Amino acid sequence: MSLRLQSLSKLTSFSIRERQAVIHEIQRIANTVPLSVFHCTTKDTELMGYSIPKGTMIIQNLISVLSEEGQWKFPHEFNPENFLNEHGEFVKSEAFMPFSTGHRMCLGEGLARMELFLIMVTLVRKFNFIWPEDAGEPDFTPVYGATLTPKSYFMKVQLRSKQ
Ligand code: HEM
Repeated sequence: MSLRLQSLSKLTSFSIRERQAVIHEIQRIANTVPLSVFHCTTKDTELMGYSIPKGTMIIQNLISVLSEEGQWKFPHEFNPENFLNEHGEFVKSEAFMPFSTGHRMCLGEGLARMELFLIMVTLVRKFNFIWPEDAGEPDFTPVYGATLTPKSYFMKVQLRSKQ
C-alpha cells in the first residue's frame, strides 16, 4: 500500500490508522515551530557527556529531530508510512516532537491537534485542491522564521459534489 501517492482528497475514505498516519506526517513535514521556544540553563548541567554552564541559551532544533536519519523510514520525504509498521498499524516514534518534549512542552498540544484535524478534514471533505496544469512542479522549500510556512502559490479549489 502506498499512501504517499494517494490524493489528500481521499483522506476521509482512509481507515482511522491511515488518517492518523497522514495527519502526523503532515505535522512532521510541515513542522510549524522549527526551533521551539528558546530556553536557558538555570544551573551547570551535564548532558550526554557535554558540560553546559549555567546561563547558556538552549535552542532546540526540532526540525532536525523530525527528519533525523535512522528515526524515520523516509526522513526527507512526505510519506505517511513513516507512522505505519509492516502490519499497517499506526506507530508513533519517540522522535515525533513538533510540540517539543519535557516539562515545558506545548500546553496547547491537545487543542492544536484537534484544530488541525478538524480544519484539515473539513477542507478535504468539502473541496478538491487542484494544482494548475501550467504551474510546473510545486516548490516545497519552506519559508523559515519563528514559524515555518509554505511559499504562497495559486491553486484551484473546487467544491466537491454532494454525495
Ligand atoms: C500546531 C500548533 C502548535 C505547535 C506546533 C506548538 C508548538 C509549541 C512548542 C514547540 C513549544 C515550546 C515548548 C518548549 O519550550 O519546549 C510550545 C509552547 C507553548 N505552547 Fe504551543 N504549539 C502549538 C499550538 C498551541 C496552542 C493552540 C496553544 C494554546 C491554546 C499553545 C500553547 C503553548 C504554551 C502556553 C506554551 C508554553 C509552555 C511552557 O513554556 O511551559 N500552543 N508550543
